[in-house]
Amino acid sequence: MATSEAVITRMDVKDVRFPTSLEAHGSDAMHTDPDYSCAYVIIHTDANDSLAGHGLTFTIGRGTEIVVLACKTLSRLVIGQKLSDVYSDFGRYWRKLTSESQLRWLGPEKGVMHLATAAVLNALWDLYAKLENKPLWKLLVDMSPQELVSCIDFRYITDALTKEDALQMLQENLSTKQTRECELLNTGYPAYTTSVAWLGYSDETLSKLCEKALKEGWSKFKVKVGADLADDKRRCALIRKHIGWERKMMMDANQRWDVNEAIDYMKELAEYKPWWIEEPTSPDDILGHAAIAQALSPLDIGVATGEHAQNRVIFKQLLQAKAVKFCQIDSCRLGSVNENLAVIMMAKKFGVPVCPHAGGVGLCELVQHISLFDYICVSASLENRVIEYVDHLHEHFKYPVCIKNACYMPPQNAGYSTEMIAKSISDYEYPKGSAWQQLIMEGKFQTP
Ligand SMILES: C[C@H](O)[C@@H](O)CC(=O)C(=O)O
Ligand SMILES: [Mg+2]
Repeated sequence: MATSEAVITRMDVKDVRFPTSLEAHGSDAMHTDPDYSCAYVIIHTDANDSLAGHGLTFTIGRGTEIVVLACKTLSRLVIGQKLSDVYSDFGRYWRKLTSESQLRWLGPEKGVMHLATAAVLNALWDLYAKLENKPLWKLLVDMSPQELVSCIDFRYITDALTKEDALQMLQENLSTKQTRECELLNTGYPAYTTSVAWLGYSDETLSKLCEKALKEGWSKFKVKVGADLADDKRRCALIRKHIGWERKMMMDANQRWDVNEAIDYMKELAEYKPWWIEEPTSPDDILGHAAIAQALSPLDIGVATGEHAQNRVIFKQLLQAKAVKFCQIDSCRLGSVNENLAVIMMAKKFGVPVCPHAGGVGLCELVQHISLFDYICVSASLENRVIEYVDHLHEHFKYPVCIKNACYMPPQNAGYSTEMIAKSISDYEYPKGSAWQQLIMEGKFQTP
């Protein structure tokens, strides 16, 4: 694959926030007032082609400035790099970024540093796809199995997935991938919606949004639970009243419970027939998830988790311990495409469907590319597989997602779909953007 001889000359990092808390968009049992935000990275080179890589990592408001600083700290490993050195051995470069001898003390491969790693690498993948003039999913689909595995750092996962396993997996699907690509171009990748039932929505809003979603053709709905059992029962009953019993309902507790509490609580909610319970407890508690999965299996409720799983090692253990029935990768929590490739291949090996998390700004735009690649080259199945969709803030992206009949249609524009409209960045840059100045003046937010 041809890559540019250009050298990275500059990396801009911005703190971009949207006031979603004003209307309780994105609210759940633990994150009651999120302002969907991101650390936004733009990578420039010395090439005379006006191409720049745009990437982001998702945050929910306060603390974004810390992620921005972490991105800036990583820039010493980015500026001066020749693009061909990055892309010709992307796995090696990934390790350079994540294993820097002093910075790794701040992680390793977790928390703020890993969120920053995702923002930087998402920008580099965006630039890579733009240089090849392809949407990211197509860039991946057209790579050879060898090129793909060279993007992955297999350190810490070879007891579950070796390079040879990954190569074999990819090779097995080569002869049929064209058919699946055509299928996706025609029908898209199935999705579910979370937008109808954020925890802070009133019953009236919930009913209105359910009816709207039904008209749009949605058949799978996620509801936030975990703050109050009686309230959850009322809301779940209301949603079932609208969507009936044939359509699927998922529940998301966002880490609210202890292990036994999760089991007891879900026994109470079982009557509403949830397909899965998402993040029932701490994202670090692998054995706890396994215990919950075992206890809820007779009720036919699967455990889903991953949006806070900090790296491929946690996913490896969740899979090894049979702790998850649905594997929820995240384009910004993990170290970009490279680490997501490792996780989707591990999930394939353990026979667990990947259903990405996308509740946040830009996450739908990003993760659709990974799922399209997953189906075409790795899983070769759509059974029990859905991408999350949330109906917020797409208007700020240059190439927003396209949903038809409750499916993600494959993006056609070159890149990783992360580029925001320049005016949106300047208006919502925190706190100096005009939108924030206005909100502060109106007394809706305090001066930081
Ligand atoms: C704070 C976020 O909105 C979170 O609730 C998203 C989430 O858990 C999901 O989309 O799933
Ligand atoms: Mg969730």
